[in-house]
Order: sequence, then C-alpha cells, then structure tokens
Amino acid sequence: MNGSGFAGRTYVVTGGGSGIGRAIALALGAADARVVVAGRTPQKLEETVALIDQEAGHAGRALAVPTDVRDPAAVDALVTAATDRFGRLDGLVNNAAGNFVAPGIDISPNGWRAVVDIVLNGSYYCTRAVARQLREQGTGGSVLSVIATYAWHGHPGTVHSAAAKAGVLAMTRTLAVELAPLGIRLNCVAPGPTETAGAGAALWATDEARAEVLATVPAARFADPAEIADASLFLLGDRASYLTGECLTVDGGQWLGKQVYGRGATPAARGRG
Ligand SMILES: CCCCC/C=C/C(=O)SCCNC(=O)CCNC(=O)[C@H](O)C(C)(C)COP(=O)(O)OP(=O)(O)OC[C@H]1O[C@@H](n2cnc3c(N)ncnc32)[C@H](O)[C@@H]1OP(=O)(O)O
Ligand SMILES: NC(=O)C1=CN([C@@H]2O[C@H](COP(=O)(O)OP(=O)(O)OC[C@H]3O[C@@H](n4cnc5c(N)ncnc54)[C@H](OP(=O)(O)O)[C@@H]3O)[C@@H](O)[C@H]2O)C=CC1
Repeated sequence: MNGSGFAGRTYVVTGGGSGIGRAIALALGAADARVVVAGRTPQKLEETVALIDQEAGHAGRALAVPTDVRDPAAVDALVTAATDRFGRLDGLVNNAAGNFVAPGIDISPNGWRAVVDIVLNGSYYCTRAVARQLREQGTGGSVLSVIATYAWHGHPGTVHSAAAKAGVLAMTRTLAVELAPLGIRLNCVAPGPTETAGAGAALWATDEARAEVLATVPAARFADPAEIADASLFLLGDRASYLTGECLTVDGGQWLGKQVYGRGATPAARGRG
C-alpha cells in the first residue's frame, strides 16, 4: 500500500485489540501509518502492537493505550497520549462496541446503558476529542465509524445496538457538515456478518444461530475482517477525499436480500431452474 497517503500519519483505532478493529489497525500499520489502539484489555492491545511491529520489522509504529471509551476523561487522555507519542493525529476509527441478543422490552436499564454508552456515547467522546485536536493542528483529517445496516432497517433482538448505531450514523452526517470547513471528513462502514470471536460469542454462539445468520447472506459466507479493513482504509484515506457523511455497506448483499421470492427471480423461474 505504499503511495496510499497513509505513511507517517497517525490514527486512533478503538477496539483495536480484536476482530475488525485489529484488522483495520494491521492494515493501517501495513500502509506505513502509525497506529494507536485503545480498548479495555491491555493484553489484547499489546498483541496488536506486536503484530504491527512484526510486520514493520521494527518496534515503535504502534502504541497501546488502555481506555474505556465510556469515560470522556479517559478518552481525552488517550488523545493526549497519542499526540505526546507521535506529535499529531490524522484520524480516528470508532470501532469499539458491545452487543447481546435479548428481547427489546426485557433489557434492563443497565443493559441498555452498557451498549449505548460504548457505541453511541463512546463514539461521540472519541470523535469530539480527536476533532478538537485536528482543529488545533489545523490539518484536517478523517473519522470512520463502524456501524451496522440495522442502523436503518432495525433488527429484532438488538434494539440497544440498532438505536446506538443509528445515532452514530446521525452524528456522522451532522458533524460531516459542521466539520467540512476544517477539512475533517466523517464516514461510516456497515459490515455484514463478519467472522470475529466477539460477534460470534454475542450474536451466533450456537451452530443453529450461525446457520440462521448465514442463510440471510446472498454471498453465502461470512466476511473476513480484512475485507472490512480494505473498505475502511478507502474511506479513511485520500482516495475518498471528496466523500463525507456517507456509509459504505460491505455485507455480501445481506440487507438487500430480503425479496418476497427469496434469491430466485420468481417461484416460476426457480421451478424451471
Ligand atoms: C448480524 C450482523 C449484524 C451484527 C451487527 C453488530 C455486531 C456487533 O456489535 S459485534 C460486537 C460484539 N462484541 C461484543 O459485544 C464485545 C464486548 N461486549 C461486552 O463488553 C458485553 O457484551 C456488554 C455489552 C454486555 C458490556 O459488558 P459489561 O460492561 O461488562 O457489562 P455487564 O456484563 O456488567 O452487563 C451490563 C448489563 O447488561 C446486561 N446483559 C449483558 N448480557 C446480557 C444478555 N445476553 N441478555 C440480557 N442482558 C444482558 C447485564 O445483565 C447487565 O445488566 P444488569 O443485570 O441490569 O446489571
Ligand atoms: N462482526 C460482525 O459481524 C459485525 C461487527 N460490526 C461492528 O464491528 C465492530 C467490531 O466488532 P467485532 O470485531 O466483530 O467485535 P469485537 O468484540 O472483537 O470488537 C469489539 C471491541 O470493542 C472493544 N470494547 C468494548 N467495550 C469497550 C469500551 N467500553 N471501551 C473501549 N473498547 C471497548 C473490545 O475490547 P475490550 O473488551 O478489550 O474493551 C473489542 O476489542 C463493532 O463496532 C461492531 O458493532 C458491525 C456489523 C457486523
């Protein structure tokens, strides 16, 4: 990815210790960017840093900053740690999330808060802190938030996450307009079912649940986190320089694949096949 414009730039990736966040952090590192990974579990963050250093062939390209994104003071400290270490920031990936499946009216207030605080409030605190730093630098930059297609179509069993992701999409579109004059772009990526341990445990913990999810994907497979990372780097980088307030869906056709007749054109056509 040399020549992609990432060399020497610095990006904060929340939830960079696992799954999609780790894949994005590794892709940024491989594109010669400097990467600051944030999350609650220091060991997972250090593993990502070690993988980036290993790929680079030397230490120093990445930094782990244990952070709970629900805590605005901790988020401000994250941005300070990143700029102390690398001198400046160029962007942010809001990837941290929590999720579980439960009937909407049975979720406790604390269960609702757990998810909304991480996904919506955490994304706002991180975006606010990074955008203030970019404004101070006068450099512009790019913010990418990882959402889900149910931000717009809804989804039974995940009302907390769907509502929070919809909020992140609205935040993205609102701040895209407010911050465009500062050269700051904000976009979203909406992955479909992606093979990660976190989502597997939270959303498709049994073989039956996994098969049920798979049956909804026209592409008939889960995404690899690296495929989400590819789309993410496009949105973060200079090739998307005139693109702001948008959401790129990377879901193997899942959310569009809800036709009355399933995947065949019509029952009659399928009968002939
Ligand atoms: C199909 C394709 C679309 C998929 C789109 C989206 C996918 C994703 O978001 S995948 C990301 C999945 N990754 C994770 O979820 C990892 C992180 N997860 C967590 O940290 C937890 O799951 C968390 C969100 C619950 C937060 O953990 P923590 O802050 O430690 O909170 P507690 O365990 O103390 O629980 C707080 C509160 O929530 C209630 N709760 C937890 N799990 C469930 C459940 N399965 N059902 C009902 N309620 C649950 C828990 O009981 C607590 O409430 P109170 O008991 O009232 O205190
Ligand atoms: N996998 C999928 O099918 C899909 C995933 N997504 C989205 O992709 C993103 C990544 O999910 P995925 O990689 O699958 O799942 P993971 O569970 O691997 O990723 C979630 C990450 O968020 C971090 N995190 C959770 N709570 C906090 C917190 N309070 N503060 C800081 N970090 C936190 C976790 O680290 P730690 O626990 O150490 O803090 C973890 O690294 C999420 O936004 C998810 O909603 C969207 C659609 C589909």
